[in-house]
Amino acid sequence: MAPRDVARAAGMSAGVRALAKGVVGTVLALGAVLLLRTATFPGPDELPDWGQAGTSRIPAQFSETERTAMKEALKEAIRMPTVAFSSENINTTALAEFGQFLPKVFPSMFSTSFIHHEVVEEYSHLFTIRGSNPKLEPYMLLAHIDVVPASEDGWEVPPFSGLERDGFIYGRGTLDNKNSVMAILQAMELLLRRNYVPQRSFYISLGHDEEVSGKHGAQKIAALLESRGIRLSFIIDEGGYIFDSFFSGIEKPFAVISVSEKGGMNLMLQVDSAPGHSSAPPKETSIGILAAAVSRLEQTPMPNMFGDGPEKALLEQLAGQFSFPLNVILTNLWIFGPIMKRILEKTPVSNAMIRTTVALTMFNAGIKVNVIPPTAQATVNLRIHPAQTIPEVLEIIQNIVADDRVQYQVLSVFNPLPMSPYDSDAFGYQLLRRTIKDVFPEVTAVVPATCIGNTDVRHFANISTGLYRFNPVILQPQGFNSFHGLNEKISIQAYETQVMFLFELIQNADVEKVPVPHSATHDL
Ligand SMILES: CCCCCCCC/C=C\CCCCCCCC(=O)N[C@@H](CCCCN)C(=O)O
Ligand SMILES: [Zn+2]
Ligand SMILES: [Zn+2]
Repeated sequence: MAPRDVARAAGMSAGVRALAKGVVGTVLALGAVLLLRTATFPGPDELPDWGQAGTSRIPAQFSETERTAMKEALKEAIRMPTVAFSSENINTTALAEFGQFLPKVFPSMFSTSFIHHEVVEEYSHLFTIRGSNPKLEPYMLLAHIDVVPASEDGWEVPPFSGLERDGFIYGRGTLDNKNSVMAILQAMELLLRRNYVPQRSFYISLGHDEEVSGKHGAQKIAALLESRGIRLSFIIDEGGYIFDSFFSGIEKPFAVISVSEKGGMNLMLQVDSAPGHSSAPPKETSIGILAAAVSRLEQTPMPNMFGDGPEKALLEQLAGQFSFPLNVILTNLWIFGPIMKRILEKTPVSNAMIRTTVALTMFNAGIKVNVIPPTAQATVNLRIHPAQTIPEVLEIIQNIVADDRVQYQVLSVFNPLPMSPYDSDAFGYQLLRRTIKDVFPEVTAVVPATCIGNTDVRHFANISTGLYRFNPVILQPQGFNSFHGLNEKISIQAYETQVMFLFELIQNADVEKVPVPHSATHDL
C-alpha cells in the first residue's frame, strides 16, 4: 500500500463539505419530522481510574542522562542500514550488527533472570518476560527491524546518518519501525533499572523481514510459539496512529486502532499470441489485449462494502469531533449511510477502507521494436476487504476482464484478517484506549479501523484473537508521506513520548481487567 495516500485524504474534507452542503437542506427538512440523534459522548474525566494491582506504580520520569542516552541509541539504530530489498536480498550484515548492538544499549534486557532472549532465523529476536502472576494471560509487543530502501536523492540529510536537526532525528526507520523496536526495549530497560517485575508475562517480538513478507521473521516466531502451545491475550503492532490535521472538520487529533487488516493477492495476467513481423501486424497484439483487460480492471471498482467492516463504527465514533452538519450526518448513518458510502469513495484512503482495491503495479511485454510480442504480462496487487473472500474476488476479476485470451496466475495470496474485538470486554483494545487517554490527553477520540496495508501481526492469528495495530505517534500528513518516502523523521519529544507510552502500557497491563465506562466503544 502507499501510506502517502492517507495524506491525500486531507482533501477529503473539502469533498465531504461540498457533499454535506448538498445534503444539509435534506437534513434540516427531515430534522423537522425525524428525531435525529446527536453525538453525545463521555468526556475524558468520565473514565474511571485504574485499579492498582497491589504494587506501587513507577512514575514515567526520565533523567536528563537517560533522555540523552535514549535518543543517542535511536540514532545509532538508524545508522545500521537494515534494508530489505526482497525476501532473498536483505542486508544481513547490518541485521547481524543490529543483533550485537542490542545487549550493549539494553544490558538489563539480557541479564535479568526472568527474561529469556532467543534469536530466531539468525536475525529476528524474541524476548520472553516472565510475570509474577501466571493467572494473567500473556501478551506481545511487536515491531520490525528491517526498513525499506532509501537513496540519498531528495533527502535533506543522508537517510542512514541518524542526524539530529531542529529537534528531529532523521532517517529511514525513524517512523517505520525502528522507533518501535527501540522504544519497546528502552521502556522495559528503564523499568528494569527501577526494579520493576511485571505481573503479566509478555513477549517482545522483533522481526527482520516485515517489509518483504515476514515469512522468515514474524511467521517463524509465531510458529515457534504455537508449537509451544502458547496463547496470547492480545498483540500490539504498527498500523494505526494518532492522526492530526488530516481533516479540516476535525480540530483535535484522534487515535486510530486498526482491529483488522485487508487480505492481499498478487495476480499475474498473461496474454500469448503468435510472434511475427511488425510490418504486417494483426488486428490485436498481446500487448493491446492485455492493456485493454487491465484498463477495464482499473476503470471498474470492486463492490463498495461500506457497513460490513469497522468503517461504520469509525465514523459513528468520530461524529462528535465534527461540527454541524457532519456530526448529525455521521451520528445518523441509519439514514445517511448511502450518502456516506458514496462520499467515502472519493479519496484513495477512504476508498481503500470500503472496498477491495486493485492496483496495476507491473507490466512486461515485447522483445524488439519490430517483432509482434509473443507474450504480455501484467501484475496486479489486490488488497482484499475483510468482508470478501479470495474466490469471490477472483470471480469478479474474471468477470470484469471477460476475455478468454487472458490467463491468470496467483503469485501469492492471503485472506483478510478477522476483526479483533473492540467492545468493553476487549482487554487489549481497552488497555490501549486507556493508555492513550493517560499519555495523550489532547486526543479526544479513539476509533477502530481496518488497516489498509499489511503488518507482521497477521502471522499471529493462530495464537491470538486480539490483534491490534497502533503506534503511539502523532502523525500529520507530511509525516505520513515520509513512510517509505523522503525525509522520514521523528521529533525527539515524540520518541520520548513513545517510550513513556510503553512504560505506562506495560505497567497498565498488570491488571486483570481494564476499567471502562459503559460507552466503551465511543470516544473518550
Ligand atoms: C476517516 C478517517 C480515516 C482514517 C483511517 C486511517 C486508516 C489507517 C489504517 C492504516 C494505516 C496504514 C498503515 C500502513 C502500514 C503498512 C505497512 C506496510 O507497508 N506493509 C507492507 C507489507 C509488505 C509485505 C510484503 N507483501 C504492505 O502493506 O505493502
Ligand atoms: Zn513497518
Ligand atoms: Zn513499511
